[in-house]
Amino acid sequence: MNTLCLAGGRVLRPDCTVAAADVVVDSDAGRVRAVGEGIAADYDADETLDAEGCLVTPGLVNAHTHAAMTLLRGYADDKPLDSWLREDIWPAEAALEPEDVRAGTELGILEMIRSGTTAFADMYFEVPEVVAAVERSGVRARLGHGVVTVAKDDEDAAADVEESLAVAREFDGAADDRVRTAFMPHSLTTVGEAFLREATAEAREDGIPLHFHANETTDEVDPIVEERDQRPLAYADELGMLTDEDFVAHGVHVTDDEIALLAERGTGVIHCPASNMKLASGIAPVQRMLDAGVTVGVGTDGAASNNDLDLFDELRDAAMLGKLGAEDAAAVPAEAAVTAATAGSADAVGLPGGRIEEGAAADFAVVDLDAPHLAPAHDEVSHLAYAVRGSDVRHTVCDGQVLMRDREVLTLDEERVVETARERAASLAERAE
Ligand SMILES: N[C@@H](CCSC[C@H]1O[C@@H](n2cnc3c(=O)[nH]cnc32)[C@H](O)[C@@H]1O)C(=O)O
Ligand SMILES: [Zn+2]
Repeated sequence: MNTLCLAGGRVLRPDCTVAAADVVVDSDAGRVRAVGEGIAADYDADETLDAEGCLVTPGLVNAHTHAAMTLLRGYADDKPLDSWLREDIWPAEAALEPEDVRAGTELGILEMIRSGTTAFADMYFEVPEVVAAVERSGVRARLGHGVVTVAKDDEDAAADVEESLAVAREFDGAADDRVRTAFMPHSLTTVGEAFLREATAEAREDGIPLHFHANETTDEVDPIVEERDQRPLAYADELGMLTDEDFVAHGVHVTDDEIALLAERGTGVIHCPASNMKLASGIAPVQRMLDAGVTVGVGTDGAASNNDLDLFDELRDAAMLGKLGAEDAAAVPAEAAVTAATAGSADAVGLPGGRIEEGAAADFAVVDLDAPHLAPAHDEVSHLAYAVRGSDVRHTVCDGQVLMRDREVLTLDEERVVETARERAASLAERAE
């Protein structure tokens, strides 16, 4: 058995307390063997990560993103969702080639590893390329092909649906089980009813979960209510799209009845505060969802609407915006934001991780507290929510493997990844003109 030890740090435990402890990992199994003060000496570790002066946290889980959209970072800003997608993003994405998705996803994963994210849920195109990037880089992910059927003829629409189901079947369990999949209809307004109904039934037969955008803007909610005299999530429920395996991105404009429905069905909601602010989509009622027992995760959404993939930034935004929305400074407190970005996200998307305890997945971010903006440290959970930045992460571990040691990423050639992404982004912008 190969043993990895994270030695000499302070560790965030699942109950949100912090205590001095070493973490001993079975790196072959990718599991935590033991957590305890001074236990490193009891194990003859093959590899040790110095965590002195650091806070060891579960690897963060970015529960909703479009990783390859790093190529479109800063490509189109300052517009609402509908015109941003239709006028800028979709035309650019129409020119995407598989190599672009590979390059953009690698850049996104590099950014995530550097900022302590060890798992993500992704909706995009060219899924085999995304799988390859996840496999090579060592992170975990729930992946899928986003389906849009509006403005397509029936044949193209059916092919898009079929591709999403096919890649979900083919790649589930890939990369040593670090890759899981889902069927990913883009949203309730961009995919037609018959397609949603039939494809959801097919996905269920194979035990494939669903991941889709829901209740993001009023522009998206109002037409559904007008046409069907039904709230979007009631409509989704009627189509069989809400189970405890499924998760929806955003959930900004949700009524109390819809929140109760999400809680009853066990469907996760992925809060994307920066994207919601930037596209002026609205403020999700995060505290109300938590109070109702909804599993809430945190996501950055794509880099074109954020504009980075730093989940520490995002969890601070979640805490801040949650208070503003509730008009209550006690809403979405530090513990709730930190839990949402770790255990909440992992549970919502159905990936292991999010907790440091015996037997848990060995996914960690080791945060260096030796920085002016982190002094003093009265309360480390407060720091995680309000003061830590992605660039404070010193080591990143996923599935028992060290992905970044002393700020050096070991699984990806950083310079090459950045350079390739720059080149592909420049040629994509030209092709999209
Ligand atoms: N096969 C589909 C692609 C869907 S991938 C998922 C899509 O979600 C888009 N997207 C990114 N951020 C958001 C958001 O906040 N709301 C809705 N869609 C988004 C993204 O640009 C991408 O086009 C097609 O033929 O168009
Ligand atoms: Zn999205």
